[in-house]
Amino acid sequence: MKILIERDYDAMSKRAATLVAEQIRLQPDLVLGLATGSTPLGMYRNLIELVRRGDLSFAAVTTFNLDEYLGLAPDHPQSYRTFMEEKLFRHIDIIPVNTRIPQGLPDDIARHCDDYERQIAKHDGIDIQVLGIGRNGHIGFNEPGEEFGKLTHCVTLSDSTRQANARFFSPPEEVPTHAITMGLKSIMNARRVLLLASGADKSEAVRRAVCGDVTEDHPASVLQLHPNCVFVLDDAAAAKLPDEFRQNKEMAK
Ligand SMILES: N[C@@H]1[C@@H](O)[C@H](O)[C@@H](COP(=O)(O)O)O[C@@H]1O
Repeated sequence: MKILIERDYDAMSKRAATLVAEQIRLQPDLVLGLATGSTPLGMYRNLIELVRRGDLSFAAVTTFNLDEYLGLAPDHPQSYRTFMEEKLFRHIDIIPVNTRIPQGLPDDIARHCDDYERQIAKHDGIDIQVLGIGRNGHIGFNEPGEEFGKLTHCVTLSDSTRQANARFFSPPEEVPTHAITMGLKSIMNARRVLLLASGADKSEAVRRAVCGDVTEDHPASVLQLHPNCVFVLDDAAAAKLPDEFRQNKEMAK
């Protein structure tokens, strides 16, 4: 695991965008796993700016998003499809059909989950998976207690996750109760994982992910077992890491 610590959210976002952009330049047909939430927004803004300046192209990139709320149509204002269109896709030169997100209203949920994994496999897997982290250690929508061995599947959202996301819904009770998410195994199958975290309220989740026990009670802790995982943090999110993890250098674990 590699830990990169930047002074604040903007610097963290820029660093993460640089890592992704460098890889796309090396491998223009990169398969990129994407996340929603507020954390990656700064990285998306930086990527958009690179495209706008002609320094980066997504023309051959394929993306797979981690998750989608069940019960929301793609054009629902709070769907993750809408989020991704507004925050990234419509501002870059990606080919729309190359942007994949689980469906919120699939005919057959189990079949759709299997199809999603098949699509990923057809693209020879995900090269870089971008992740945020929930305060309870969730990644994607894999809540505490999720089995490490699962691929894309349907989940029940925890109360804390629903509350954290309630700010986007009006009335807040409209936060969906279920979602489709890539599983922890799907995430671990990615060749490289880039986890972004910012702010003091993520510092405990980050600490447990980096140096706590590897346990299904803290889903992000599974990343300790990933052979190529980078945490890009700001100072506040890194604040609870012991000194040996806070040196902005590669760490062998
Ligand atoms: N499904 C998303 C996660 O992918 C995201 O990592 C998490 C944290 O969001 P934020 O970055 O806004 O703190 O929120 C949601 O639950």
